[in-house]
Amino acid sequence: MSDIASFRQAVETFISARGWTPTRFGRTVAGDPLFVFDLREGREPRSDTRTRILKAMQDFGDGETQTPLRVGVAGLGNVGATLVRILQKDAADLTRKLGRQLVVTAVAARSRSRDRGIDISGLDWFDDPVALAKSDGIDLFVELIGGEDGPAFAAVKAALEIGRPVVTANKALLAKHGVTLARLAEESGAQLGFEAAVAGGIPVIKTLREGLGSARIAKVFGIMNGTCNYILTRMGNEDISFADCLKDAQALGYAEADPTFDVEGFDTAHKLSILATLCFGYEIAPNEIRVEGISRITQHDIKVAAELGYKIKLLGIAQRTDQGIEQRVHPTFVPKGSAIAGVDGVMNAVALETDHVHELLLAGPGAGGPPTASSVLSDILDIARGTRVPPLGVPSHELLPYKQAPNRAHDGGYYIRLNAKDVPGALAAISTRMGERGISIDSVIQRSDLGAKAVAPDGSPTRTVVMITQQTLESSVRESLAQIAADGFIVGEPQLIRIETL
Ligand SMILES: NC(=O)c1ccc[n+]([C@@H]2O[C@H](COP(=O)([O-])OP(=O)(O)OC[C@H]3O[C@@H](n4cnc5c(N)ncnc54)[C@H](O)[C@@H]3O)[C@@H](O)[C@H]2O)c1
Ligand SMILES: N[C@@H](CCO)C(=O)O
Repeated sequence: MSDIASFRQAVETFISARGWTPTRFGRTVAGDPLFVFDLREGREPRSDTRTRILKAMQDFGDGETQTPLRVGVAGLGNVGATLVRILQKDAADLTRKLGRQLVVTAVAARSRSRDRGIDISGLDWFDDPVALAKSDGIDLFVELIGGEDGPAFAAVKAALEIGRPVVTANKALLAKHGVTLARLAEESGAQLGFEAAVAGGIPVIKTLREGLGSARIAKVFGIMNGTCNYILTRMGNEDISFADCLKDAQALGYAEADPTFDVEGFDTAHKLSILATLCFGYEIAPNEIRVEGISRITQHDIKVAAELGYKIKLLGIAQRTDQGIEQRVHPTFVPKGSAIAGVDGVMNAVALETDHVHELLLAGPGAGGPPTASSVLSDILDIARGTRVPPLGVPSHELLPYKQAPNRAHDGGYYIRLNAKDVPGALAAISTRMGERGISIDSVIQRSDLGAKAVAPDGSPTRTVVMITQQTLESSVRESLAQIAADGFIVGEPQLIRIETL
């Protein structure tokens, strides 16, 4: 019997053994997407598709008990070790939910002997994650190594190329290679899940791809980095330095291997670029984002913000405009009473503005082993159930070439903190320069407890001055500050933070 004839016979036997009804010849209503194809003459699936279908039928077993789904995990750090622990601990519950066992059968990590609080003694060991990704001993590959290139990219690519489903939590990888990987997955028929890559435990990817699959989204914004939100919250509540907060965030497993990605805003930019693609259907463009992090925020900024009725949050904002997509990441003064201001600690929040649902706010833990592993697991469950969606919400060939909108001038209030020379007339001169650019000052705070005093090059003492402007253009503020610096009335770089009403 020819290849195709024996394939056709195997599928027909499989279908009729289950009492499924073909809607027309060769097409079933089994509900299993693998069987939604046409077997008419001349429409036969390619041989690699046939191989995958035969394998899926084999896995399906007798319809009552399926063969286990064998999971290979690369990277046993904070998230990877937590995932293995949950998969081992909750095995019975997961099997009941799925009707199929999920078993970790193989791992790739750097050190075999390191104590991670999990038992990996019975698992296949791989030094090389690419070899694990391609191994015949697994059905699904989970990448939890991190990094935009290197072994993470090589292993994910290798798995997708052979049609093996992949789950990853790696936003840096997706921001850089997401379109390539989605295309590879679509070509080979493999699923690619990355729920954990954005906002930790919040199911925002699933919400955008499925729940809001038909919605037209105008704007997405939010707090997308747990480490930064944790640092800003603790600095606001306690007398603790930026460096100590960061150390604690690292110890709690929130921060990236290189925490610069967190505190300088790049991690938020990676996540924002992924969300923007899912929201607006353009190719991923992490390099088109204006990014400013929180490393220059002082405890004094946070305290003054509180006195004035604000909190400081690192926001990622992307919106559709007539000229393309605008994306930015920066610290922002948000009113204390706003929903986003109530999102504290490691919590994240993603706000969506849509056509029919209008406004939606998703909030939850944005980092840490258990919430992140929970999102990884939800992707694994989807794959085990055969759920199929284009990784980026629309087929990758339908993505529009990215079109960058010019950053619109923010037309709102500003917080300005500067070290002004403590000499007669300095403040008046500063106000005059601002007035020349049409900037109205709402309030001025000069207090001795606001920041370390610097000494001007000419030996004059300085004092910290905080100004809140009324609605104005950022360009006007920047021009006047440059002029004030040139006049010699300030020392060092002024701090400038947008105030958004949201
Ligand atoms: N920690 C979080 O809260 C969180 C949340 C969401 C997403 N993520 C993402 O999940 C991924 C993992 O994060 P993490 O916090 O577990 O990081 P981690 O640094 O704790 O773990 C990564 C592990 O990969 C291992 N590794 C490095 N090179 C390897 C190689 N060639 N082969 C096998 N293993 C290798 C490292 O030794 C380390 O143990 C990253 O992409 C991260 O951005 C993390
Ligand atoms: N370092 C990231 C992990 C979650 O993506 C954060 O702090 O949000």
